[in-house]
Amino acid sequence: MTNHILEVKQLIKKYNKFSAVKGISFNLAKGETLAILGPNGAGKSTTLKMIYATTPITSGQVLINGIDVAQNARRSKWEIGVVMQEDLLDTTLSVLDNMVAHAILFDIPFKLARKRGIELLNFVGLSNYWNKQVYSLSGGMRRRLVLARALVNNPKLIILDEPTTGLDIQSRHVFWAKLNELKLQGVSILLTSHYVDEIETLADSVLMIDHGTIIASGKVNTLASELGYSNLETAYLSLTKFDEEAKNIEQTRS
Ligand SMILES: Nc1ncnc2c1ncn2[C@@H]1O[C@H](COP(=O)(O)OP(=O)(O)OP(=O)(O)O)[C@@H](O)[C@H]1O
Repeated sequence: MTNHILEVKQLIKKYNKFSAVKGISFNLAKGETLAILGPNGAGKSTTLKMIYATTPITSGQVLINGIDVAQNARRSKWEIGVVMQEDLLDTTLSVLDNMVAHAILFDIPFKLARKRGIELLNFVGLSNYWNKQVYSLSGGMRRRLVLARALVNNPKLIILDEPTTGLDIQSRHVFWAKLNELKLQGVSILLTSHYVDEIETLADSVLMIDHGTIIASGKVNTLASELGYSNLETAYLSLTKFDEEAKNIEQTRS
């Protein structure tokens, strides 16, 4: 029995001749939170999409709780909850009906789906909105609804792609509080983020990627000092060669 909820081995993704992900390997221990940090186009979403089996793996292997995603995508999806960048909510349905519609994908009977839906809306602070149309929700509420929806199959691992991008600071804090509650319940979390403060708030470990490869990885609390930097943001900017990019921008302007 593995202690890892997620094992990623030599993962490669090619879009025709372009290599978006170039041999990434990492593990996520049960109950831990791992954040993937990287600039636009680094390959974060592509990596997640291979893990949650919405894009084919070119080569390499992903095991979720020991289940090979390429061999058994449907079975592996029962182990996970996914919060994608796009909401993919049905705006013609009520908040609760969005929950029920998702639960039915996991063969959860209608009555149980409603019960579980109401419990989860309560968990994310949306119990007063169960019969409202989705379009009436704020951006922060929609994100919390998507989180609640991702929990409907009681997943052991939640995967979130830039979960708080575009939210105001209050909504981000509310969202983080919910993720921290899930962590306390023992749920494992894999997320991507552009925000170092989000990673410092939520994650135990961080994987920095750029141009489809891992450029640094370690514990959030110690990685910067191990690499000789004062903090994570400075380390990240230096490792992604931000200084050179800044110089290029200055040269283009002058
Ligand atoms: N369907 C696709 N076909 C061709 N190229 C793609 C496709 N999807 C992504 N790419 C390319 O693969 C690279 C990695 O994209 P990806 O979306 O994984 O980056 P990302 O790190 O998630 O970026 P962002 O932070 O902007 O979301 C980019 O160069 C992107 O243009």
